[in-house]
Amino acid sequence: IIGITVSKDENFPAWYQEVVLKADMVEYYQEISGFFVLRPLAMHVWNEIRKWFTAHIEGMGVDEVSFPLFLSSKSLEKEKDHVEGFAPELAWVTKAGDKDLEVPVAIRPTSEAVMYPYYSKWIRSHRDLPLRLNQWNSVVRWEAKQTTPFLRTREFLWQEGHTAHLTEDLAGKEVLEILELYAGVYEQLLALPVVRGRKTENEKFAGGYYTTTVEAYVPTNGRGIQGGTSHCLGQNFSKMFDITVEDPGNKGSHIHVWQNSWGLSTRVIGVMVMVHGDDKGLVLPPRVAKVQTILVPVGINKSTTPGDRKNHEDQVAEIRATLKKAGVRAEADWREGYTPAWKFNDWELKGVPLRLEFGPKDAAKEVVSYARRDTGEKGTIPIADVGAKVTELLEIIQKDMYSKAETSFREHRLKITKWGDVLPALDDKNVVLIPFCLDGKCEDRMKELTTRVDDQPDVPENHKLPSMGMKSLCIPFDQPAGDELVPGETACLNPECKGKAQSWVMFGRSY
Ligand SMILES: O=C(C[C@H]1NCCC[C@H]1O)Cn1cnc2c(c1=O)CCCC2
Ligand SMILES: [Mg+2]
Repeated sequence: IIGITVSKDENFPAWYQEVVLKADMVEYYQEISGFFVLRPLAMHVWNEIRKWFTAHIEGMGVDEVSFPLFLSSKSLEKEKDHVEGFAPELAWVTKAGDKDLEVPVAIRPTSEAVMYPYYSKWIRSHRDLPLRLNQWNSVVRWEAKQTTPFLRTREFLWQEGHTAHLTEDLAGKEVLEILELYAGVYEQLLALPVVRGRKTENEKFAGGYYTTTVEAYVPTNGRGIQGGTSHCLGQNFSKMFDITVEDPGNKGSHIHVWQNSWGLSTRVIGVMVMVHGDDKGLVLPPRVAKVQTILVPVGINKSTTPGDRKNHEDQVAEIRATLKKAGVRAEADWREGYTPAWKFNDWELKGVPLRLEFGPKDAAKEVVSYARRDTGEKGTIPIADVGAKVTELLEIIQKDMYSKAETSFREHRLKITKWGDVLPALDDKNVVLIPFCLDGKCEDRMKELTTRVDDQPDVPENHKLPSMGMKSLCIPFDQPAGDELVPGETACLNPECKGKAQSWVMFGRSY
């Protein structure tokens, strides 16, 4: 059996790597480390997301564009103050053929510096606002850290939206609209719950004004993971790139436009694998599964007469046609030389949400047998109802997967009012909501205070608790109820901090 050889709880990183490889989602690019091949199963998920997101932003008046892959050091210079921290991640082209380039060019790690000189050229009057452009592309960031498929790769697919507005309010409104769409990608398509909030000063995009984020949760190790970001850039970039309009209310004077930028990447696929997968492999939410239902013929063997075999094939083909007509992505597995049991394992490994078995016994009862991938529940469906029942079953699976993940996240998001409870909570795979003063130095200190120093000498490698300290994940828009925190009065939870708490902030060990 080609199944998964390591259990998810035993060794999560090894489990994850095996699942994405054996489920045919991805291939390591042997030639250069840190790069991966995205195969049809993964691309189907990305394309479902792209279709859904595109339909929504088109409705908002966002246009699609395609800017060049390369940027010059000159335009990079303009945003040097916040890029210098990222400089080690830039990949440069220095030669063409056997000739050195006069001026080396960088491969885009993101496209602000590529796009904004043209924003400056195109945006003259307030009538040119709002300008709303998005591009689907790939970017390169030469990560120094260990890479892993989808979650941290040196090249990744994403969309990057870049918009310009006349006022802070107009920009701010869009920031939240886009963030809500990112939450929708997770909650509607990937069956994943997210917490919406704002990043602290430490965690926001340094070049921006403020960052909003959707944060997901990985139950297996209790870590938070950033799922998508929608930034208000304020006027920072319009000042760097001289993007102004004449003030409609005051002829002769100019306003620097207010900008947003927002991005969602193929990291979302990694989050989906980590949260939903199990020891048999992938578990795909039906909305994004390439194959939603697999029909496996059973009960046919060497003694089956050709007539019965033909009859059986026709019946399976008819069931499949009915499912296709009902809008279900259904396939039939006619591979010879493999037992039904082998086929069941293979499709479970690939995460197909629903399996249908059909053999002479089922035919005699005019039913088809089903098995859900998420719960393993089995049952039968009258052939006459197969179109409607399978559609309904797939919706139930989608909802159940979401609510299972939502319950798990909610139960592991603990409100903490005593500093001594923080580390035990983190070690018990929780993220925490704590009263926090919002000061960056205080946040740094809490990271240090929660970094495990002993490396647990007598604990086997894959059972060691993560040792990294907790980072702030976001300031949730939905602040927890309860009067334990009176902003400006309640003490910040950091025992060394003299400051007053401003809000509940979600902290956790994170990716
Ligand atoms: O990319 C962004 C901001 C923004 N870019 C567009 C999409 C949304 C959002 O990610 C932040 N950022 C992250 N990483 C890097 C850079 C960088 O600006 C620039 C240098 C290389 C690494
Ligand atoms: Mg980075």
